[in-house]
Amino acid sequence: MNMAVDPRQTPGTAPAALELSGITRSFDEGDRQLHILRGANLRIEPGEMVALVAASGTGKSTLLHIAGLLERPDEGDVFLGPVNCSELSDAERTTIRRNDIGFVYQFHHLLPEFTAVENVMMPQMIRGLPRKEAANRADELLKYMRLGDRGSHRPSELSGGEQQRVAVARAVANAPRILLLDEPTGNLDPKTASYVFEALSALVRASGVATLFATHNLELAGRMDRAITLADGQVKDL
Ligand SMILES: Nc1ncnc2c1ncn2[C@@H]1O[C@H](COP(=O)(O)OP(=O)(O)OP(=O)(O)O)[C@@H](O)[C@H]1O
Repeated sequence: MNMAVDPRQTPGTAPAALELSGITRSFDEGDRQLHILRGANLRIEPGEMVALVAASGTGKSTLLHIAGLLERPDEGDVFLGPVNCSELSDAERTTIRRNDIGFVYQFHHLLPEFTAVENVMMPQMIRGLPRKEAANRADELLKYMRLGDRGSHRPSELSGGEQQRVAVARAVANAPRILLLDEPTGNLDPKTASYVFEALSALVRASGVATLFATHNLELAGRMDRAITLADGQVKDL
């Protein structure tokens, strides 16, 4: 694979887990253009947990889609570690997305016909891990998410908070470099949201994965390392 290493990065300085540089993104709305991102920059270090708190429609999902290589920006670069993903083909980006990026959305998107353990095994098996190894890691991750006794349950047999904890375990199953969460607790009551967050942050701390967590929940944002917002198409500290 042609891993385009960025020549601009200073030798000797560790690369960020995720770096967005000069990201612009506009959408056509009728006969006018919506300039959602206007040269946004963001750097997240390995192990850092960053809250993204911004008003509806300011471009949080757009930013997460670009960071997660689901969309390309109009301009700007996305680095994951030392790799400039903007210079890669779609196939190479898909491989990185599968192996190095974990996603959790507001709705869990678990496969309904599979058990919790099987859902957590799935990304590992797609990556080529032997079944036994994938099962052992899935068990371990579910235990970590305090779901040790729920492994054989299907999503419909789990509560909303349990489903989201399985979704978190699945997202980190391949030990990604970055974890991207788009309102993962948005559908949960405050107490359940707090519990899911606690389990998630313990896992994040133990694994050292970098995390970008979009939320409207200021209490949760306050428990992360720092919070950022989007204003005028730019990333600003909150
Ligand atoms: N594919 C698209 N085509 C046209 N407009 C789009 C597209 N994607 C997003 N937009 C517009 O860009 C703006 C930002 O959308 P985005 O989903 O990123 O916002 P958000 O901050 O995540 O909002 P919310 O908190 O409500 O989920 C919105 O005005 C949206 O309508």
